[in-house]
Amino acid sequence: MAPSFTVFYGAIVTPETLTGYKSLPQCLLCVGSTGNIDWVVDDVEPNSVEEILKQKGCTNFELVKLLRGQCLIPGFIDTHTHAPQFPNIGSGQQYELLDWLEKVTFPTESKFSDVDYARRVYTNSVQTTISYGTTTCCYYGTIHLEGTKVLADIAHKAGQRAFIGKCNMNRNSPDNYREPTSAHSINATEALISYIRALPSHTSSAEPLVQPILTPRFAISCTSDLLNNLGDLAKKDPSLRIQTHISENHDEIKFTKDLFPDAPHYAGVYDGFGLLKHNTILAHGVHLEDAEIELISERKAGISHCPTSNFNLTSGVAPIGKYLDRGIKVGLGTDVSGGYSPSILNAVQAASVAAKVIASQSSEEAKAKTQFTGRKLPVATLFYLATLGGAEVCNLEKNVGSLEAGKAFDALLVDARPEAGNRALWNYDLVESLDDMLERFLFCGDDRNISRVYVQGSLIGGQEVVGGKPQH
Ligand SMILES: O=c1[nH]c(=O)c2nc[nH]c2[nH]1
Ligand SMILES: [Zn+2]
Repeated sequence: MAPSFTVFYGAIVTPETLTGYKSLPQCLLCVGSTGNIDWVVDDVEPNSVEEILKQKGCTNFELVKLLRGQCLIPGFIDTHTHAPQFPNIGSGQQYELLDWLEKVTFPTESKFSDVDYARRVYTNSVQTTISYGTTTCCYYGTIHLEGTKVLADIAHKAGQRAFIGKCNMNRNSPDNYREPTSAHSINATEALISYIRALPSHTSSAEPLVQPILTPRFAISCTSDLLNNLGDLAKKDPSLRIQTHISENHDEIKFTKDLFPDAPHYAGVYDGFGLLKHNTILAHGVHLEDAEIELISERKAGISHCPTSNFNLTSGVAPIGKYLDRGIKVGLGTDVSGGYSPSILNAVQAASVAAKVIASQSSEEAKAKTQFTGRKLPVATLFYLATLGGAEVCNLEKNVGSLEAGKAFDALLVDARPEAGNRALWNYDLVESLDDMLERFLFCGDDRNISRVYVQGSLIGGQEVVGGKPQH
């Protein structure tokens, strides 16, 4: 008989707040048949494991004992990436945003009218994000309905938790990569929503693993009529999340203001069409004005911080500390291929550097008055942004983002031992504490250190997994 429970025994590190996480060296964590975490018991001596399992009435189980140098952490949440841009990773870095879109990105995305090409690329994009430990991913597709359905199918089959959006774009891109009318764009969007919602559910939760998301590319790509219609869709179905770009680059901001002269600012464009809400994910937010920050905070929208992309496209450095002090939800985004890495670990490292750049330019006097503004981001905060912060941005914090009873088991088995093959972590044996291990993993780890990737209790990837099964 197949086991009804999977019980993990070993070290667990899980975020609690923006400034604190729990590191539990000897923990028992039980995952039930629904893929949710049934219970967690801390401080369990090896000789008490059996007794606790008996007390819990746990008989038919598989026990996974973690080794020294391994730990469980929540899966990473990528709040912003572009699945069709994976073929461009690492190229076109000489451009800034608007030229990069015209010369590199739109030509590549236009190829996704070919469904076979879409299938080839998207299979790779999804496998890649999973291999880097991304358990929840907010994907942009292209303008193409059929290709974007394929992206949803692939994420669904892989068992990843994902938001899939078909780009809405009916102006300011080439003829072969623009939707002819706003009606065409809305019809295709509604068709994608119905298609994704008809996929068989992996879970009994009200939040299926794969969900549609409204995706106006950015204000520049959409006429007022299209944004208005998207606002109507969002109003009709308030559970629909929205993802878009905001305030990434100075030329983009100026162009947006020229196109929408009556809006008070960039955020005001989205707000005016009912698209700035508690479930809106705003990528970048590098150059937001104070009035926009206040509005975003009031609307409870979230920011996807994409520091690798912000450096790579010379967009600037987003003042994330300021947003955190205003109580704005913040998660991390890889923003492939503005960002050149599909790994949230890379986004963690770039977020740390971005905050250090800002800190190096802030006076001690200014820093003394704030918790985050103008300061470096501590390890606990970086860990939070990669996990629970991302869950908040996706409005999934009740389901994922930390390892707690009642939440889905979306988790990574991290392996920091030399056997994992990453020489940057070679001296693990000299590391004394789980805290050290977490910091070194966040800064020096890579996909070789991600042994197993679980979503909703199912093993969907990781170094140890070949053909869906762990290899020993
Ligand atoms: O980094 C970015 N990547 C994109 O594809 C894009 N489109 C609009 N604005 C964008 N920014
Ligand atoms: Zn983007």
